[in-house]
Amino acid sequence: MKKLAILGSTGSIGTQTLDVVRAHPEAFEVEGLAAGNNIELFIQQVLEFKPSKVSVGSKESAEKIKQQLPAHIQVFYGEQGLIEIAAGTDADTVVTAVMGSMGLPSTLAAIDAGKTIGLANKETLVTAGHLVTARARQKGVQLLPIDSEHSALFQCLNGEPRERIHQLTLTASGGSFRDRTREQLKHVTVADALKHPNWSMGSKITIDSATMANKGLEVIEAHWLFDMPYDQISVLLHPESIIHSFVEFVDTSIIAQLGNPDMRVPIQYALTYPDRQQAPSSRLSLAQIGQLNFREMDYDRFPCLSMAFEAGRLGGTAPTVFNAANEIAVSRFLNGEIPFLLIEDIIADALQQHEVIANPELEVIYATDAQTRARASAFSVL
Ligand SMILES: NC(=O)C1=CN([C@@H]2O[C@H](COP(=O)(O)OP(=O)(O)OC[C@H]3O[C@@H](n4cnc5c(N)ncnc54)[C@H](OP(=O)(O)O)[C@@H]3O)[C@@H](O)[C@H]2O)C=CC1
Ligand SMILES: CC(=O)[C@@H](O)[C@H](O)COP(=O)(O)O
Ligand SMILES: [Mn+2]
Repeated sequence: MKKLAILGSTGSIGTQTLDVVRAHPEAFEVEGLAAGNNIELFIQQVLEFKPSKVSVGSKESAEKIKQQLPAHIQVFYGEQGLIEIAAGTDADTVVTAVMGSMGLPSTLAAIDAGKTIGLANKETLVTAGHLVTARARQKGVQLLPIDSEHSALFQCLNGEPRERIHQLTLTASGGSFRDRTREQLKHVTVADALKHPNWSMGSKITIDSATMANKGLEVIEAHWLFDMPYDQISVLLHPESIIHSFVEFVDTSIIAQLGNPDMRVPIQYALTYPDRQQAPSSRLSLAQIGQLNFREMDYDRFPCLSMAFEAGRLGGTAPTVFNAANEIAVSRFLNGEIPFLLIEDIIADALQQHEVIANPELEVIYATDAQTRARASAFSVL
């Protein structure tokens, strides 16, 4: 029986993780759950999965749910609550499915407590990849990818040593605005941006897919997860999201991982690794799909991807800045404060003004994150 803690259980990844648990009641036990503000769904989850500890976003929400839960369930809240669920239960595996670099302290706490990490929260690895991976190595903790492309690469690599690898290629759907010109992008709405062609996901990552910042974050995520230099990581536009990513080896062989776009498959693989089990998902029929398409990536059309490569190559605090500026810009777009194309301007401005600090300690990461957020929040075209 595997014991789990899930950070962000009410979100897209969190609810699909619980679908996987439901499909295998004999294999998993839920020890801890953490969410933000969706109290109604959270209470249902707690009553169904019976964790011993839970956490919510605020003190008020904690008081509210205490009244509706059995007294033996311990209720926490806020950042400390998230850390308690990450590190203070009997779970052996922690699924990190909160959104954004706010997941960094709890991810580090889980690693320090020796938990295996099912890593969905890519922003933590972008913000502080050198610290997260170094601590995981030190503690002998595995970082098992949940992100579909990285799960694919992990499966294709299958433990092959670096010297046999020529290139990792991440596939990109192109997001909601794949076929629009930059001129057309000037007037797109939030509702349009939230219509991803293939995946149903949380709103922040759906906007990231539309700007291609998601693929940028994923390039940096791949750099840290697989210890690969940036010139051996590439991106290919693949509108169908059936090939989730592939590895080209030095002998020219390419191994790819395919499947319907269904996050329950990579989530389950991270939870059962190295085993494989029947998944609660439909089988892929290539005959039905008929054809798969590919296009060269257009870096002028998607400048967020170029900026992510640049930030990754610069290293140090540059990816922290890329991520923090993007988080604020996306949140401002979702709130209707700024037009879509200003997202990339906010990131460009943050990167341009930043003096990169090499090999930053955790406190420097937190300070850079906070400074960048302040600048990105104040950015205006007027
Ligand atoms: N969705 C997907 O298919 C994929 C997602 N990812 C990554 O996984 C992560 C999660 O994405 P996704 O599931 O789409 O995001 P969602 O927005 O759907 O979910 C975010 C979760 O975090 C919770 N949360 C928010 N604030 C807090 C807080 N202060 N304390 C505790 N929990 C909080 C939310 O709770 P509540 O709703 O209750 O407020 C919710 O459960 C992101 O890093 C994303 O990039 C990676 C690959 C695919
Ligand atoms: C499901 C998943 O892993 C997302 O990160 C997805 O990859 C988004 O798709 P695109 O960024 O390719 O549009
Ligand atoms: Mn992905």
